[in-house]
Amino acid sequence: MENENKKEGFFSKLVSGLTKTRDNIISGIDSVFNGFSNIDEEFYEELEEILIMGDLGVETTENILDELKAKVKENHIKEPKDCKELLLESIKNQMSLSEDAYDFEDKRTVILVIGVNGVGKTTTIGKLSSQFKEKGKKVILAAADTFRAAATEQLKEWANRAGVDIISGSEGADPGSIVFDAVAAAKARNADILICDTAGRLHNKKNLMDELGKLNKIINREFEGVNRETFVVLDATTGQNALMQAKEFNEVADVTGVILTKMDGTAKGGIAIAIESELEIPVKYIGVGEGINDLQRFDPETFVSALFAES
Ligand SMILES: Nc1nc2c(ncn2[C@@H]2O[C@H](COP(=O)(O)OP(=O)(O)OP(=O)(O)O)[C@@H](O)[C@H]2O)c(=O)[nH]1
Repeated sequence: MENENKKEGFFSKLVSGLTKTRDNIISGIDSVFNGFSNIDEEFYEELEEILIMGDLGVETTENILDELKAKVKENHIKEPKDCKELLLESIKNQMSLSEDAYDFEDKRTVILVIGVNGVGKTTTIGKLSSQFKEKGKKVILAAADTFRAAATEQLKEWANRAGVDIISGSEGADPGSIVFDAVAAAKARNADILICDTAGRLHNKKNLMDELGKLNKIINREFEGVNRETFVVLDATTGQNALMQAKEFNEVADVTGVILTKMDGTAKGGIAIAIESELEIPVKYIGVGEGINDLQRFDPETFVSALFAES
């Protein structure tokens, strides 16, 4: 029962968080379905425009419509209302999360978190720590974003709130030495998950590569055999810009997952579909608010259902 309630609360939170995205995409789709009595080129063109405007991106939209057209033909469908389900199917099919996307949660893992300023990196690390802790994991944070003065203080507050340990240094300290200390602490305290906040930003790809290279080297040397993840945090409200950032980060780092923040209150939530489809990087979590519990696992099926849910 409690689980059911939790599940329901989780879904309604997602539905309400996606209100603007839904208004942006779904009301447009509905008006196309209501405005056309035949499936013709113009019908597809209108759909195309709505999906692109909904931040799904040109490539993803083309894939969706190609699949839809093929299914319409195959099933001899003539009326728009009979192909709406097929459209939802095609959208879902653009996203696929591998079965093992969350296996790392049950392994001894080091997570590097990268992302440009202000996307919600620190908040997300706080939320993740709290979730892992609730699942009974021992979590340690490494405050290796020593570049920005307040970053360590902010992360300490989140560590406090989540009730997890944090390893930090003074402002301007070498991030490598903090990660080194954090790995030693993780081993000594038998931690399950070590999350490293990094200053991994994009203004200079070479610098970013060098920085990540150094941290990776330390972790690989000091923490042999540990499972590794690199998450890019992106701000969903920036739409196509978030997609660009994901592409660029993916060029310089071995990105294993995307976390999309601020999905609540944005009309650009369709970007989650574009990231999965175009880059084939799994969106692993989405942020749906500023609170510690406002982070959800991203499930394409649930996402599309929430997007099309009656509210
Ligand atoms: N509405 C909403 N706000 C969020 C979410 N995630 C983060 N924020 C807010 O975004 C703002 C920036 O978050 P931070 O965590 O400070 O961002 P950051 O990327 O760590 O910033 P730097 O440390 O400057 O790089 C804060 O006001 C957060 O409360 C979310 O999922 N939804």
